[in-house]
Amino acid sequence: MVTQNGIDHPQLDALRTEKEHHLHHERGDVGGQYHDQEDIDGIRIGDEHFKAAEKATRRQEAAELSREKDEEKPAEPVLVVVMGVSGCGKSTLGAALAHTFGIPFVDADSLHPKSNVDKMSNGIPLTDEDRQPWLERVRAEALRAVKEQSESHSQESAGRTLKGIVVGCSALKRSYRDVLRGFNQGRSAFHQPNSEISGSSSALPTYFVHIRGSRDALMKRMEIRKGHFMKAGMLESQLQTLEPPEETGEQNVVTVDLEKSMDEQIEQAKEGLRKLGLRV
Ligand SMILES: Nc1ncnc2c1ncn2[C@@H]1O[C@H](COP(=O)(O)OP(=O)(O)O)[C@@H](O)[C@H]1O
Ligand SMILES: O=C(O)[C@H](O)[C@@H](O)[C@H](O)[C@H](O)COP(=O)(O)O
Repeated sequence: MVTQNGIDHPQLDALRTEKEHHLHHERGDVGGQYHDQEDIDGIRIGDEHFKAAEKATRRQEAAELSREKDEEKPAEPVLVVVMGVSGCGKSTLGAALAHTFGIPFVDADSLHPKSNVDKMSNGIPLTDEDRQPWLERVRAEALRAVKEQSESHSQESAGRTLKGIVVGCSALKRSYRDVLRGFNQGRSAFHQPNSEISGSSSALPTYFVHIRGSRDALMKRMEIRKGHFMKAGMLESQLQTLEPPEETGEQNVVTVDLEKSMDEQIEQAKEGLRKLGLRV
């Protein structure tokens, strides 16, 4: 093995061997003992191909070093929002993902003020004004839960691959998602959506897992579900309000198929989140 500054260089080793064979061959010396050290030194200094290989090896080493450093860094907490219209499976998949990641799950339904629940129970769709304080509360609750987690479970959470919280929330419009991302704080996000910001607030980076399916499949789900305040008749208004995040150019969005089994949905979500750089 060729070493440089005490470090093994398998790529260099292979290239030198290949180069030596080439020289031996040119000199009719194939298979014989190779003694001409000056030639080898000459190759090291002068051969562009060889220099490029050395550079590539050094780059590879630097990349490996930086990857190792990244892996040592404690993962920062994230907010994963499982979103979609009523009945798409947010509570089911959200709870399952949280369980898989070993982090808490909060169902945004439980954070609606009574007035919103009363409205929806009576078949009246919510307005932007109804939703704004609710969405702000969801974001605030996520921040509170993550802060509490980091203060009280620092040891317990140290070995987890993902830190943070999963929230199930319809998050139908882009402007609603911006509230969940922590954008536009202190002013109405609904009337001033910030189209230039498509990432996530650095305080708690936010990712969306959108459960997407056909109107028919959604209607079947809502009809099966018993005892929920949101009745199937509300699906139409939900679909009309929905701005699919896949169609708005937003970042940090993963799509999951509504008609897949829960295990398949978990895999789809994990694969998508991994592609976005999360360690799940
Ligand atoms: N992957 C799935 N496959 C089959 N049924 C599902 C799946 N996910 C959820 N469901 C069912 O669909 C209905 C709605 O799911 P739920 O999680 O309550 O949706 P949401 O929270 O979006 O309103 C429930 O009866 C639930 O058991
Ligand atoms: O923004 C809204 O109109 C509501 O949040 C709605 O989208 C949500 O779906 C209800 O809270 C019902 O709860 P389920 O989504 O669990 O049916």
